[in-house]
Amino acid sequence: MNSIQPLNDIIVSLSNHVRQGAPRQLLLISGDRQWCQQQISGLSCPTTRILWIGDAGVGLVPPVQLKPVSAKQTHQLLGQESECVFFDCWSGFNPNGFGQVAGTLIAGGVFVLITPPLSAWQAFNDPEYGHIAVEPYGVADVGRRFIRHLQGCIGSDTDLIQFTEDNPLPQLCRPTDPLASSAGTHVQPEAETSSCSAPFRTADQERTVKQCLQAVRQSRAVLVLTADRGRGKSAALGILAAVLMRRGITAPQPDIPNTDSSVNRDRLDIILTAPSRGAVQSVIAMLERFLSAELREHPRDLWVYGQNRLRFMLPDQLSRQQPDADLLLIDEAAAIPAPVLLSLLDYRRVIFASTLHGYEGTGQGFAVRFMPTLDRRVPERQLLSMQQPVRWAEGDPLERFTYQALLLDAEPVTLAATPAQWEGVNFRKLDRDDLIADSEMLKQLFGLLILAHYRTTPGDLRILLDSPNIEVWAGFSEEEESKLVATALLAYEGPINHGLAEAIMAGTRRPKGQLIPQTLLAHCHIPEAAGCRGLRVMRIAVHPQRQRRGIGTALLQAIEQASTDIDWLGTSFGATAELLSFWQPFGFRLQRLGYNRDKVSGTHAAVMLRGVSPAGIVLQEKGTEKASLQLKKLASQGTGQISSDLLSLFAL
Ligand SMILES: CC(=O)SCCNC(=O)CCNC(=O)[C@H](O)C(C)(C)COP(=O)(O)OP(=O)(O)OC[C@H]1O[C@@H](n2cnc3c(N)ncnc32)[C@H](O)[C@@H]1OP(=O)(O)O
Ligand SMILES: Nc1ncnc2c1ncn2[C@@H]1O[C@H](COP(=O)(O)OP(=O)(O)OP(=O)(O)O)[C@@H](O)[C@H]1O
Repeated sequence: MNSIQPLNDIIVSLSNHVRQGAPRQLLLISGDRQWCQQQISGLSCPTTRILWIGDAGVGLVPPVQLKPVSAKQTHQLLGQESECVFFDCWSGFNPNGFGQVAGTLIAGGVFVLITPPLSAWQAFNDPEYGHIAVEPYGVADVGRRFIRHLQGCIGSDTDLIQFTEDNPLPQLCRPTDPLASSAGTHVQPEAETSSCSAPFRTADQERTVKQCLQAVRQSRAVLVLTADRGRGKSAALGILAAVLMRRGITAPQPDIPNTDSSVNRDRLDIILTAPSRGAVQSVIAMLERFLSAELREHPRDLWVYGQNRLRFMLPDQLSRQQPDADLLLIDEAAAIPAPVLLSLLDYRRVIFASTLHGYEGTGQGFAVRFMPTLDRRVPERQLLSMQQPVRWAEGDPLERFTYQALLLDAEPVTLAATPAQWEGVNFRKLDRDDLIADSEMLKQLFGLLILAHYRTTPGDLRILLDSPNIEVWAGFSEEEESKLVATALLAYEGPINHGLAEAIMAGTRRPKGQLIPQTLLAHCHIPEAAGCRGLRVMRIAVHPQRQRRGIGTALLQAIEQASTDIDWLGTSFGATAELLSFWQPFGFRLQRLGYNRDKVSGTHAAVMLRGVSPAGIVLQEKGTEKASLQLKKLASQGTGQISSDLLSLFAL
């Protein structure tokens, strides 16, 4: 059987069908390895904007014209556009990579997911398992629940096109209109979505930039711009910056930036920040596009136009140095911790831009942790939002699938108005097979974790479901058993065999996982750490409507009581006064304080332990002694590397 031709037809027809407003299709090619390889080997790849995501040598061999990009490197593709993506699951299904690369596909494009036969996918030894299994577990111990979840998403998606040995590509491949007719989705004519003037992609984007231009003419302006992914919010910041660099901040602004090149006389300083330099690629691309040759790029992330300047800085550096600026643009604000964002409010003009449901960080956490304080401190702040996607149509089939597969829109359930007094909470360890079967509960739980930690990614969902050393605990409201009020993600760590422990102490090996035993062995030089077994609280979260009612503490108590086979309970987190006043009263003591500040949160990682068996108590005491020496040394050095305020918070 020769199926190469139909696939070729799809790719060829792309040039005709890639256009604004057309749906993006998800095409599933599933079959045994040889058959899958056959389908793609003869592709002619007529467009250059095709991405092959996979690892050569591990997965399938891509057509010669395509250079494979590993799913772990897809962050480098952020801001790029593609017309066709091949995602080779024979190389492994990396959830973060899937989410990132799906966002590059433009309207009318095809996302080709190549998998083993669906019925055999769970039995397939996914190369990702090697990253999920931590010492001493092997890949055979890794769960298959995430793949089961994907199978469920595929099975229930009526827009998805399946291509298998038994189910060849039928009408789809007609070169005349293969994509539009296949999905049963309406292809919008371009005019419907482009009722806006250049350089804007959508009317939404045009309106937003104009609103920002108007607001920043005032001497004080705080704006919050929210949107789902791919609504053109980063580009909007770039267009805004281009207009302002061309004309200055107080001059009346015209509608579009490229009609008048008069440069303002006063120097304008703009600072742009985001969790990483890669996250602002769209902003810089717009700046370069609209200021073109007259824009000069200097080393160290500085762009100059006339005498106006835009500088990129990472959040922690910015929050510490607070250099003068006329305007601060913060992109991907949800992936920056709330205290850092709040420290930037002293800038007189600030625009916070945030993705609502991203692959990293979350607008929901932003809404719960940052917005209430912002509302109190700056009641006059303006809220802007963008709905229209720039790269694809609303209701896009691939966007819907991505949301379901990666739980991008997971949110905790809304609870009844905060009760005046203690309401009972039942705590228990969850069976992860039950969890995957109850998608509502899984969404509540993952939503709570996303909301509680700014760095939760879809990759954490796979680890939560499948990692062999993980336990998931939950607290349910006694009144309504279906309502989740707290959760904790725990990892078993230790014991570590003698040979490995020696290698860790000597600094020659650094196995995956085992964070606390490795810290105690490698940094604190406590050999006894190898013989102990403990439970590290990787993450704990209490529903925002129920915090400060003793629920977090009660959850820790329940975990400790049920875990009779451990020597210690441990944790590692970015140290803040608030979190220390949660962990320390429960008996957790510092073992090691990280020297490096996190570039985004500005915090130092604190590893803490509470011994629960006699051996664990001895271990905790030894670690505390070492930590005490470390703190004394840091205090005497007085380098300011770690603030004395932080050092004074630790009870040893
Ligand atoms: C490894 C990690 O996961 S670290 C990250 C922890 N998780 C988060 O930061 C997510 C957001 N926060 C939360 O989910 C919760 O606030 C938790 C898990 C930190 C604490 O759970 P809660 O149920 O709110 O804590 P609980 O009511 O048991 O608090 C016990 C004591 O801790 C201290 N404490 C807890 N939260 C805070 C806070 N935000 N600020 C100051 N002290 C606090 C207080 O001393 C409190 O006693 P008090 O209320 O009588 O003064
Ligand atoms: N006005 C525009 N002109 C040209 N290209 C644009 C314009 N607006 C958006 N784009 C392009 O569309 C893509 C998506 O835009 P952008 O990155 O700004 O979206 P976003 O809402 O910030 O999404 P994400 O959250 O995925 O970063 C980018 O490749 C960007 O360069």
